[in-house]
Amino acid sequence: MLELDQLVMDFSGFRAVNGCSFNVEQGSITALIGPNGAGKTTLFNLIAGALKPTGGTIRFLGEDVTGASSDVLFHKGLVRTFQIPHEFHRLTVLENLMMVPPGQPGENLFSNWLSWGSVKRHEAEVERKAWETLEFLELTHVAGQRAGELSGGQKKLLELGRTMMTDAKLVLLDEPAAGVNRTLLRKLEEKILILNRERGYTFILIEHDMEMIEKLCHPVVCMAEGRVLIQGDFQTVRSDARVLEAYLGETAGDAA
Ligand SMILES: Nc1ncnc2c1ncn2[C@@H]1O[C@H](COP(=O)(O)OP(=O)(O)OP(=O)(O)O)[C@@H](O)[C@H]1O
Repeated sequence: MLELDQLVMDFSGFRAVNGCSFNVEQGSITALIGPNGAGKTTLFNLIAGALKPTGGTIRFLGEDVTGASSDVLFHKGLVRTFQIPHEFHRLTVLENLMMVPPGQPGENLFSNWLSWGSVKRHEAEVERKAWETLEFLELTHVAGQRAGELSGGQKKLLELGRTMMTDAKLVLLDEPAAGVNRTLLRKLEEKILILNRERGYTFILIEHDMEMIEKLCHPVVCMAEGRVLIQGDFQTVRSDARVLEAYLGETAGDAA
């Protein structure tokens, strides 16, 4: 589904991503792990179109999308969750879902805006979909609450919900477990799994929570110093000496 080939990203002389290559299979949940400064966020920015790579290529669904903007990628079904924008904090949870840009991936953005009747139909469809999303995420009880008043975990669920409003194919999740209490974390994991298994979403997660990674992710890709160190199943990656060294700054023998 996604093919990264020798990606490079330089920031005024500093090479943050240094020849990264790996593939993401359709239907997988891939974890991107690595110590601080490994280049994970920069790689996400490249995949999501927020940065243009200095070198290398990105192919999505067989098409070369290297350097394509996040807007173009969004309409192809490649979506990254972002924190709810500050100015959306005063809007209700339902409104936050309904504010997701109109147009589904692959659709003509303006096809729904030809007549007043179609505008109303479109609005009704968006609202129906927003309620369906709230039900799926078990957030109907906070539909009328301001987004800024939600708990950290509820905000993460809402971010996932905003992604669901787009019928995304490949979703990039940036540290979904960060700041989420254990109970909501279980719910978030369960929803990600359902979206993956039953609705066909493919995910890439940057995550530090090893429990979540073990439960959800295959494969696990570990980066260090801008490169892919190793990829494979959770157990293989976790017990690899190079990974321990990268995280601990010492050899596996020293760490034991
Ligand atoms: N815009 C930028 N300008 C200059 N250097 C940058 C820029 N963005 C990232 N870097 C550098 O690139 C390296 C990789 O950063 P990146 O944020 O991608 O790492 P990360 O793996 O996501 O780390 P963390 O887990 O701490 O978030 C770091 O050394 C960082 O300082």
